[in-house]
Amino acid sequence: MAVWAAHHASCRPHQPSSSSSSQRPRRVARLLPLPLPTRRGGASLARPRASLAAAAPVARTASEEAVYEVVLRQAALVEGAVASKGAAAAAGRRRRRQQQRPRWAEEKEDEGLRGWGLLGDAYDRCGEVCAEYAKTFYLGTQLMTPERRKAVWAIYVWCRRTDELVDGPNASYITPTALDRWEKRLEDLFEGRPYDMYDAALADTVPKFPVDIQPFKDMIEGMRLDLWKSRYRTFDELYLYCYYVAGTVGLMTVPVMGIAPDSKASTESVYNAALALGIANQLTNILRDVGEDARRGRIYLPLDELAQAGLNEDDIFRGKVTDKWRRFMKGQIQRARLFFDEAEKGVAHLDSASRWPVLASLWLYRQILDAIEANDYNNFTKRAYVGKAKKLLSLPAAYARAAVGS
Ligand SMILES: CC(C)=CCC/C(C)=C/CC/C(C)=C/CC/C(C)=C/[C@@H]1[C@@H](COP(=O)(O)OP(=O)(O)O)[C@]1(C)CC/C=C(\C)CC/C=C(\C)CCC=C(C)C
Ligand SMILES: [Mn+2]
Repeated sequence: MAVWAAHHASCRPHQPSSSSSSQRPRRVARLLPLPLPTRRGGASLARPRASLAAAAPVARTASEEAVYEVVLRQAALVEGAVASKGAAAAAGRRRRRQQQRPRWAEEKEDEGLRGWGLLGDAYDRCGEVCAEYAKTFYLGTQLMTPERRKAVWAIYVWCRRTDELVDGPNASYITPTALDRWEKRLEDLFEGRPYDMYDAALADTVPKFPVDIQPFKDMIEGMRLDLWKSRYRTFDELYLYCYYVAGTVGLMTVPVMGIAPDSKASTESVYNAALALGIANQLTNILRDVGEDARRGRIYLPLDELAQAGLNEDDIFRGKVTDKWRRFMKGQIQRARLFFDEAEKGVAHLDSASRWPVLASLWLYRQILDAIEANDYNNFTKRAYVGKAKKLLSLPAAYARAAVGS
């Protein structure tokens, strides 16, 4: 796709995210979403434990621990922004004054009207991309305030472009160096130096909300993984991948979507729910695309769990639906649903205008799991999809539920 082309900028050594956690001792792998404790008061969105394995230990795994640290940092940012909105705004103004003023920003000020001129065009283009690639989601954003709507579009487009680097038509030319350049470009836009108009929209968005660069960097890290890793030995490894490519989206968008002012939930528990939605979506993607991924030589399934089910890589490449496969898939679907359940509890705590699009997308995505079941677990040659009628029914239902509030 032409619009995603042209990446430039100088090379930069990659800085691993969550480095502090890498020194921690590894804990016993756990298979289920773990509700996070509340650290700063407020109610947690904890749910009763259900178990896939008979005796699931409760400690967080190494990956969960690493991701949890990012969640805490993001939550602290939001809390800081609420506590000292005035101070943060002043600091932002100071920071922007110190930076070289880009042309698009000057034009914006000259016109004196936000949303007009080059920047307005940039956001419009982001909206168009969103409308083309994520119709239902685009519809949902129409309920949000114009500022939030535009910000979510800008984030969406950056995510889409990032994924396109490794999955799009130019994917075979993408090297770790190209991803380093993309990361440098991200740093530049966070510092107010956008490279193109899509970047300009995001560069305009990030100082307006407590959005942090870390989840964006982590998504690039996920794309780096896709360049060399095509097997996942355990769920812990897969969980980290899912965080990188999808959980990050929740962390990027909550600061924009906003938490309901009357919500009693702690900030980090809302972030945890957002993270769970990303993980649930990605696990669902993976379960839907088993055959497609296998044809590209990829297996995004925990190999140890496959072995426990009496299956191996060859069974995936052969693509025969057997009872062993059905049993294995039932367990995987059950786990994905637990992540959706965890996420759903958080939706009520989002700002009221943001609930509908999130809930609608959650319900629509979750139905892909039902479709895999309806296909008798043949995700090798049959693509699970949610029909138009079901989609249309979900929208008003989600609207009604979202309106109930927290
Ligand atoms: C409290 C609470 C529940 C808050 C909600 C927080 C929230 C809005 C979370 C969003 C979760 C979400 C939509 C995650 C995206 C997961 C996803 C599908 C990731 C895909 C990655 C790569 O997968 P793969 O290559 O295997 O798949 P494809 O074959 O390419 O599909 C992604 C494609 C990464 C790129 C992600 C996007 C383009 C989606 C970005 C979406 C947004 C910024 C908007 C999210 C907002 C709403 C309302 C859903
Ligand atoms: Mn993709």
